[in-house]
Amino acid sequence: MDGVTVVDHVLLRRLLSILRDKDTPHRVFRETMTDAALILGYEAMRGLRPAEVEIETPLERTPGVRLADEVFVVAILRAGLGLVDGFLRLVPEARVGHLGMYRDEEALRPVGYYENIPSGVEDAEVFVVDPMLATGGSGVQAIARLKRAGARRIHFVCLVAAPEGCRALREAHPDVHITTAAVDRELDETGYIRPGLGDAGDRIFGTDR
Ligand SMILES: O=P(O)(O)OC[C@H]1O[C@H](OP(=O)(O)OP(=O)(O)O)[C@H](O)[C@@H]1O
Ligand SMILES: O=c1cc[nH]c(=O)[nH]1
Ligand SMILES: [Mg+2]
Repeated sequence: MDGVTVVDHVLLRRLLSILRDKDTPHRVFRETMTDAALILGYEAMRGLRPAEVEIETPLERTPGVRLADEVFVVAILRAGLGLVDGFLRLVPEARVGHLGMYRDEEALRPVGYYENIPSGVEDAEVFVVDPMLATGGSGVQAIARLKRAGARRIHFVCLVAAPEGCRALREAHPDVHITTAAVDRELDETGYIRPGLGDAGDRIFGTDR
């Protein structure tokens, strides 16, 4: 689909298989999510602009690069927190924003409950992270909130997407590229992605007992 990158790498497919496995305990799930975020972040940040700098090796001066733009990572709570550490390993100086949002279980509509977006978002490269893109409601609303706050260069990164969610997000925000490890078969009648990996937030935080 236009505007959607499905990252094709055997190491990411291996990690996703661990995450899909219902017997993976939450400690391993959390660590594996961080490893997957490293690969997703590596791909999603490919287009960041370099700024040329001169550096000095122990032997001579040579051209080098730094990042031209500030990077913001914005986690959709709770499950988005599972991807933050991986992104911060790639760009340790990134600023981190939080958007609290849960899906109303009946209507499957997102309900916002918290917002903390660091200032300077207008000029930043903003990576919205949430492992699951199901109906797309949460992602669409999160991006709208960021745009209201002034963000202009926004990327959406998830682990598993439903075709419906990709379509909804691209329709509402055609300027936002989606990077994901997989686009799964479908959404079921309760709004879960099939085959999916279950409720990502519950599995990261061990609240699925
Ligand atoms: O595309 P959508 O249909 O909006 O569904 C996706 C959302 O659902 C999950 O969050 P959830 O509501 O379970 O909150 P949690 O992260 O606190 O568990 C997930 O982490 C996304 O934010
Ligand atoms: O399959 C799904 C759908 C929404 N949220 C999840 O955590 N999992
Ligand atoms: Mg959840």
